[in-house]
Amino acid sequence: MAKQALTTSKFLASPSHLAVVAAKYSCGAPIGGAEHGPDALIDAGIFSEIESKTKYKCTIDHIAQSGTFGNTNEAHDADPDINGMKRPRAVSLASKQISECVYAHAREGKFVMTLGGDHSIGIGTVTGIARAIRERFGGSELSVLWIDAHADINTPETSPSRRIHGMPVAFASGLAQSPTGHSVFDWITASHLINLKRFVYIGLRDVDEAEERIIAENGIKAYSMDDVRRYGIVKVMGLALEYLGDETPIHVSYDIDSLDPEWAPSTGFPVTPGLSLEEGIHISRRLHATGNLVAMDLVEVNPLVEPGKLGTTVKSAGSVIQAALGVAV
Ligand SMILES: NC(=[NH2+])NCCC[C@H](N)C(=O)O
Repeated sequence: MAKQALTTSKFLASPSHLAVVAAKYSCGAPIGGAEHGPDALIDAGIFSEIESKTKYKCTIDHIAQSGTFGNTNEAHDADPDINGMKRPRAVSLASKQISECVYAHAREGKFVMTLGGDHSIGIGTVTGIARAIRERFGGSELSVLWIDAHADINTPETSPSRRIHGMPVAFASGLAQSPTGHSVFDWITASHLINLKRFVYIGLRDVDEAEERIIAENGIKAYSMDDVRRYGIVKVMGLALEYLGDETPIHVSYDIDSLDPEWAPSTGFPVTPGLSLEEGIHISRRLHATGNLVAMDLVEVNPLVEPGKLGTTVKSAGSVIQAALGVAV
């Protein structure tokens, strides 16, 4: 059978090279399990299927924490709270490792697909891709689409849970900074930051009060689940892409909990009612069709939650991943 051709990519120098990064971390979340998400996706054969159906060549980097700060969420003597933040050193180190790994691939113009992990890994992915895009395109900024039930834009001061998986957008945009007197997150520099004017949310339905305020104060474009029901996903995607414009590299950070729990039950923080699988796939297809997509995260698959329904969750994740790469699903 002839291999499926790929859509022309405007911003990738090596568009058939798919750099998969297995980010096996859960230290940003209050429960463990998401560190096993990447292996569940890889073992299900998603990437071998992509290689057999298309011209993509995949490489896989496995990265996980070891040593002092560990990857489990039990209280950890070496990693006491800072400004109330839980596991600050572990998450800072994890996101720095991820940032450097995705940067190295994106610098060479490859498509980077990072598998989480809890959503705190987004600090690493978005900063690494933003830095590579600035370097490759004379200071140009990255656009980010954040597909999620949650806004993940709490700062250490506003977070009700104090967990960093609820803060990645704040750290990647500079709204949250390295706490004075501590070295955590001090590796994030201006070259890593994203511009919240080039950022769109889709699927929101569980947003904290302080997050509502942050979104309004910063004029962030956000399409909630109510908006998706009111206008339809086709219209919402049209508006989101029109807002970002045609000539911009796009990173999509896709939390599997954006989908309704019917389609993605194995995740730590499911919220009904969410996107149907068809809507989730539509988002991916539209992004692929722009030719502007340079990176994707697929996070928060947790094999320890509803293990009997892990197959459904992994299948949904595989579909949104493949659709974003232009593979027929
Ligand atoms: N990546 C996630 N599942 N985030 C959930 C965040 C929940 C809540 N907003 C918090 O800050 O803790």
